[in-house]
Amino acid sequence: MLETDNHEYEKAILIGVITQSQDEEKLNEYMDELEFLAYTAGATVRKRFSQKMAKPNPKTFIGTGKMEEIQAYVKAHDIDTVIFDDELSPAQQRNIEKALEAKIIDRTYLILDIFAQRAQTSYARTQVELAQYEYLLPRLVGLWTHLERQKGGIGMRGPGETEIETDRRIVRDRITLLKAKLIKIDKQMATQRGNRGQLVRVALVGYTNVGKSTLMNVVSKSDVFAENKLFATLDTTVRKVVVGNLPFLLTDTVGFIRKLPTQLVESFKSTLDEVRESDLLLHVVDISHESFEDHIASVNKILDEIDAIDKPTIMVFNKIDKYQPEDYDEADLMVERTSVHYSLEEWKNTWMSRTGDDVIFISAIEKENMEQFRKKVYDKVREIHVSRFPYNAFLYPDIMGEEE
Ligand SMILES: Nc1nc2c(ncn2[C@@H]2O[C@H](COP(=O)(O)OP(=O)(O)OP(=O)(O)O)[C@@H](O)[C@H]2O)c(=O)[nH]1
Ligand SMILES: [Mg+2]
Repeated sequence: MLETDNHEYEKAILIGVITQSQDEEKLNEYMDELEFLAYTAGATVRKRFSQKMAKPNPKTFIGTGKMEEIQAYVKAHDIDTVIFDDELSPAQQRNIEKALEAKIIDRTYLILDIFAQRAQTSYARTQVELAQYEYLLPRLVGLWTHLERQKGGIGMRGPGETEIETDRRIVRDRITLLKAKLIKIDKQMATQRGNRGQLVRVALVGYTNVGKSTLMNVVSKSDVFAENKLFATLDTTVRKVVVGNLPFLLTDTVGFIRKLPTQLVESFKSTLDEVRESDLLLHVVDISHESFEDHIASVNKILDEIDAIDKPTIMVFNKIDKYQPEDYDEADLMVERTSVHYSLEEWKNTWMSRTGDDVIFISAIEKENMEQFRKKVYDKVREIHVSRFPYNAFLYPDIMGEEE
């Protein structure tokens, strides 16, 4: 499914569970996404394992039988990395590592790792480092208890404890330092944002890989990095765009993903300030993705967490060139017609009745419906502008000459 290039990929396997709240179909979707994450991080997935269970085993997450099966596979195929779709407790992680003798990673760690690889600016790097240390802190106990046992246990308790404390203190100091550094950069960024004057601010938001940067490039004729991997964008890019005679600022932002580690949301708060402080959101959706409605829900959840859910929003359904409804045969009485059979027209009607007029269907790549898109954005930006400067500002906009 995914193209691979020449560099060395780690050999990985994926593990997920089927539970009451997560049926096999859901799990498959999550695993597809996890595989994409693994590929983005630099691993190739050799096999997927799943287990049906009511409740995860507190010690090893999966059951004993399944563990043996995986153990055999890992040995036989020389697997480097075992990736769990769910977050593991520090103790589970340690126990599984012992049993499988491979690197054990959960979804959170994987996402953190991708962010670390992709962070370009010192600002993004600081944010990621902070998130990584916060992930590490509660796990330090485990690390040392493990070592303690290796050393023989009895008598080691005192020094062991001291070492944990020393280690924790170092990490805590580092966290304090990074936070202070971020506060300083935040202040600079807030000033920069303040200097942007009266221009209406529009932010592209959405799930990762939906085409935000591609759209940004089309609209602003800029050259923002876009590619078919997750989290291509980590830093926000702001461009001044003129549609009609109306200038506004357009921001490209980091993509969201379900189960986004809370540490990341926390430390990327200031990147997300761009979203929080914007006047209008363009919520970009990849309509060709089978789980696009889940994606919308995940994005809305995060928007809610950062208090940006009530902003004026245009829903931008992208990749219509790639959208394929499932075939529906009216003569087949066994198959019920559901939303997987919807035509684009039906989706348009569905969303318009759900959220009103502010819905648009486009293809950023094929440049389909871009005129309507521009018109929609123009109308909305103008509306915001007029409500803010009811009189001359719009008719005699001195902002026209203003430069970034
Ligand atoms: N078929 C099709 N592909 C598209 C379209 N728009 C973008 N893509 C592709 O989708 C992939 C992701 O595009 P990006 O613009 O990087 O997506 P993004 O939302 O910025 O992703 P992140 O920065 O990772 O959150 C790229 O391979 C694009 O070429 C479209 O309209 N149709
Ligand atoms: Mg992007």
